[in-house]
Amino acid sequence: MTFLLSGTHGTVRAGEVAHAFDDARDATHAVRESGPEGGVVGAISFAPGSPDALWQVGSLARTDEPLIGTGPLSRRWEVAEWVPAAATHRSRVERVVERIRSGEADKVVLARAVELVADRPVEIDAVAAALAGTNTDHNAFATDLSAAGADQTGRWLVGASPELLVRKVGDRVYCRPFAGSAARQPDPDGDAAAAEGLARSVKDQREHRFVVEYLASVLTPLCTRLDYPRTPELRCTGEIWHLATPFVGTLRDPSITALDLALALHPTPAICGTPTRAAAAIIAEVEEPRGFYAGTVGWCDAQGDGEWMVAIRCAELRADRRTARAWAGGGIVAESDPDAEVDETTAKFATVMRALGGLGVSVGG
Ligand SMILES: C=C(O[C@@H]1C=C(C(=O)O)C=C[C@H]1O)C(=O)O
Repeated sequence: MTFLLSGTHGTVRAGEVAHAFDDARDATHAVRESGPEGGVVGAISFAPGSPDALWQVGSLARTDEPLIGTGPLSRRWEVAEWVPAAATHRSRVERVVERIRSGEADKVVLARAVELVADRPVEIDAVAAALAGTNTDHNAFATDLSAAGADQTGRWLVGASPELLVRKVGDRVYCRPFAGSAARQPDPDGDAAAAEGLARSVKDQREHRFVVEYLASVLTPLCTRLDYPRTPELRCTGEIWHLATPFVGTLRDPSITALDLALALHPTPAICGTPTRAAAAIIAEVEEPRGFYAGTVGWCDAQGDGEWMVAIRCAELRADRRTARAWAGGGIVAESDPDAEVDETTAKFATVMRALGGLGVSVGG
């Protein structure tokens, strides 16, 4: 296996690899040349300068059913290192709030990571099955990062992203950006109150609006018709409530491919910020390199149809299959509270940790 993506629209698995691309721009030309059953699959990194990991494949196996999956892996994971510790993340958020208030940007998404070590190695297929089986939408992806260069040999990006960057079917384009989050609560009343609070939160609505305005500005010139609701809807994973806006458009030029659309849209303010350039510069200055986290993972067939998910709720698994780095982030705006932002990352780590089998220590770090 090189690539697997499962979700509500079914499961896609890639067959035999023909070529590897470490630059997504080169892979755009390969889409049409991959044979009638083939296509391009893989991961596009967060930052424009860092290598991508795309594969031209001779066949794509598609089913309408998501991967049902299994329960969590029976592994115990220990934290080797927080990158950075919660206190450092908190002070980064504090400093970025000040920079936003002084006008440097409107929104910046800040993330942190955790280095994990398992008691025994894991198998990629088993990780994908555990990811798919531990969330209600059966979201899961697993993609081989070896195409990104020698230092990535044997590494995989695995995750369970609930956020669709773009899906293209014929002349239709669909996006469903997320932004604005609240942790789920164990008791039903508390959980309903968390959802209601999120829907009414002025701060989260503002955070969300930056993403909607960005998506609309990229998609409008590409579409003859574009529909999306004025008010975001609530969507949830097992851990988090989100504000989401579903977009449906009719493409002016249906020959544009799903990969072209993913490249046109990435990075959105859901994982980077607003304005894009200013936010990306702040992220590059204050964070450790993200690699493939907050990039995009997906597939595009020879007809140009395909689906790309935002690479969040994910981890990079090393060649030893025992060490991994997981990431979680959140959008920062002028009204953000640093403590709440640290808690939001902690809640987001839980998606991947639950599937991997859980931590031997608390995830809060
Ligand atoms: C950045 C992440 O999530 C993104 C940020 C969100 C937010 O700021 O509310 C919500 C969903 C995602 O678009 C992540 O999960 O790491």
